[in-house]
Amino acid sequence: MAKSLGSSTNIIIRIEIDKSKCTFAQVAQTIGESGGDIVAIDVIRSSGTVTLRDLTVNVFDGSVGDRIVGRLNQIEGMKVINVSDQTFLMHLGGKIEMQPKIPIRNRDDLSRVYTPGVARVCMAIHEDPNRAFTLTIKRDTVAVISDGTAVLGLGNIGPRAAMPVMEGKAMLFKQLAGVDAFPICLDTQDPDEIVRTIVAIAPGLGGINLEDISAPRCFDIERRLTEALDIPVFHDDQHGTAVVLLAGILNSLRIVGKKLEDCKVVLCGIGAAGMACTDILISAGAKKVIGVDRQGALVRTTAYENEAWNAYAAKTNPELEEGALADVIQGADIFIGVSGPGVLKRENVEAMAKDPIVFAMANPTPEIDPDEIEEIARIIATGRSDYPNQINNVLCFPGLFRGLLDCRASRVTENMKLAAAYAIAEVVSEDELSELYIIPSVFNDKVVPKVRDAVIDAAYADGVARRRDFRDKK
Ligand SMILES: NC(=O)C1=CN([C@@H]2O[C@H](COP(=O)(O)OP(=O)(O)OC[C@H]3O[C@@H](n4cnc5c(N)ncnc54)[C@H](O)[C@@H]3O)[C@@H](O)[C@H]2O)C=CC1
Ligand SMILES: CC(=O)C(=O)O
Ligand SMILES: [Mg+2]
Repeated sequence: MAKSLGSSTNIIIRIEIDKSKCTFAQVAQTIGESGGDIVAIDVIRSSGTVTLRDLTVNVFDGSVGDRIVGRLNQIEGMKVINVSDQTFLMHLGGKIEMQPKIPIRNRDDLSRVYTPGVARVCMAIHEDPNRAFTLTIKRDTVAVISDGTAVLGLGNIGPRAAMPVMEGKAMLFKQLAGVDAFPICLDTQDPDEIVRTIVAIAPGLGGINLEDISAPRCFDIERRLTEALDIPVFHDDQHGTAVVLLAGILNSLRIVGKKLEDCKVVLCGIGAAGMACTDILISAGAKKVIGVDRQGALVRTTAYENEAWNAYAAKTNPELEEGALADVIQGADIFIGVSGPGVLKRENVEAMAKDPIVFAMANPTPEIDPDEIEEIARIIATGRSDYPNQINNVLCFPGLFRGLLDCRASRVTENMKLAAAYAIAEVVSEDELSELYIIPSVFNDKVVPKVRDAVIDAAYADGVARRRDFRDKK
């Protein structure tokens, strides 16, 4: 049976059983029949007549948990005392905190880290602003900034609801690349105000990672910030996604023995991620990309209200194919989804060319359930960690920013993105490459250093690195 594409999680159900009225076997059977898997049992207390147990139960979405609890409460002699969800428990009080690097043990320390000693350091930076990179957190710090308008595939859920994603990105920055990241959610959706606010907080930062800001506003916001600031600005949903996508496509093509320039690529969802994925594919040699959004394929013979779509249509769909996804996917070699759940049907994949490559990357629910097309698609990738081939921008942003910070780059260049994509693809060796392993895992410790080094080389080649070249000393 195909597994549900909700978000799998463990819940802990504390139950009290009156042993004279019901058995644990009844409880286990009820949980199994309701769609839960018991993965652990802890006996908290047991007396002659009553036992108190914590059951850790894996469920594929919250509704299964509700069903289990409802049915358990119907068993005579059984009482559900409490239910907790491990995912929610991991979020209690937020997921990150700020820690000093050195303790303040005495007056002497105090007078150095704070006033009066700190004043000399302030003046040193005042006289030479570049020293902010060595004497403040600027060297290792970025901000992950969202306005909450396009959070994963959940839409415009606002700045408070966006915060858990931004905290998650901050954790990944630190754990994978030693980059400190402030998660910042702005209570404005006005591009002018967003730009003004970010420019105003930039002095203490070494880079800006824009996240989950909807298209087409994100294009203008990123461009204006790049012009205004002397630190790199990177919209992760555009370029991080594009970099990892290209890495996955390059390795998939090695398996099916096709060349990108010969492939028909159909890309669904022409928003932030879709635009950038198309651009990087074209930079890497793709000649025939067709973009599809809600109203069908984008063609240059139509005038769109969205200016970004007019520019998009001008550089794609060379044969002016029109119609819905089902029409234009005929004979396609590659499908890329950065749209929403359920957009792709099994029959669409059946209509693709031999050895279909399907990247259904919408989060948290992809464009098609991979189980539905397991036997007909040659290669399947999603954005999720519970299927093989996770195409997620987390493979890019930690190493990319580590490289940008280490060479004090002033901006992100096109060459950096291509170099990062090739670096990620190369982590998978010829021996390892297979339909189920086209992209390295997030936990593969070769990814961050390879991406970092590739970005640094590109930064020096493009003349945007401001630190004296240190590469020979590595
Ligand atoms: N796996 C990964 O690393 C990443 C995945 N994504 C996913 O890609 C999706 C889009 O993200 P963004 O580009 O940031 O959002 P966005 O809001 O900028 O763009 C989404 C586009 O998809 C279109 N769309 C939505 N439903 C559609 C449908 N049923 N048919 C055709 N077009 C449809 C929208 O009209 C819009 O143009 C989200 O689900 C997001 O989670 C985004 C970034 C990274
Ligand atoms: C992965 C990511 O950034 C997104 O789905 O928006
Ligand atoms: Mg995102």
